[in-house]
Amino acid sequence: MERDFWLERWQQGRIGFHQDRPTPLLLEHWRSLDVAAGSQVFVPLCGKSLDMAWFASQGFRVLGVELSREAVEQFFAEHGLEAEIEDTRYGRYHRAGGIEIICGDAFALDEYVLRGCAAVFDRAALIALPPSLRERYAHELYARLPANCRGVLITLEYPQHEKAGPPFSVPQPEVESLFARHWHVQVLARHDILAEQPGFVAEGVTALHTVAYRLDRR
Ligand SMILES: C[S@@+](CC[C@H](N)C(=O)[O-])C[C@H]1O[C@@H](n2cnc3c(N)ncnc32)[C@H](O)[C@@H]1O
Repeated sequence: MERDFWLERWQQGRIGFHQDRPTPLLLEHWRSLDVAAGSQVFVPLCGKSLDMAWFASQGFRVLGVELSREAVEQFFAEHGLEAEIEDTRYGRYHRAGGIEIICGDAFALDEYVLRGCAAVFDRAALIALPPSLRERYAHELYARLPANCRGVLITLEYPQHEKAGPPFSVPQPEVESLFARHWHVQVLARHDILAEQPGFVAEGVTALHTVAYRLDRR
């Protein structure tokens, strides 16, 4: 069900979540994590996010995972990159210019394929998932990231009864309970963004915040 929902959105070009620039909170906070240049950054549920191109431009390697073939192909085409392709047990691997994207299901990734990830960046990924999948995502996928991994997680918070997700509201207590077992969680920033999101206002949402967290693997 979930899978078909996303594949259809990409097929129909309904990708309002896609940003035409790197995420401002990423640019603001990444440096504070002190991730060594050359490290590999995991970008789960990556779409064709320009954050991946930004990481590459800063000297990081990227490992993305994305269900939609359209998204992956558009990413490489829009950056003028010709990807080497290999079929693996995780899905179809695309590699070019320091960026690797697996076209497959994030939940099928294991410790082995994630072993080189020193960092993780999560924007519109956790909050794209309904509650039951969020539990699996944090307790299974994030738990497979290696020791010393650190990252930035960006969420939205709004009264969930005012609008159906995705994106879902994932309040701070939920983030803390999802990640506490394997990660140290620290709020980096919280901003009121209702005025910048007329689409939410039009749907009747009365309060909207974005929150950036720093995550450190325990
Ligand atoms: C809201 S979009 C965000 C994309 C990207 N993070 C961004 O900031 O533009 C969520 C993405 O997750 C992908 N997705 C959903 N479930 C997935 C799964 N189980 N494995 C891999 N990708 C998935 C969808 O196809 C979609 O592109």
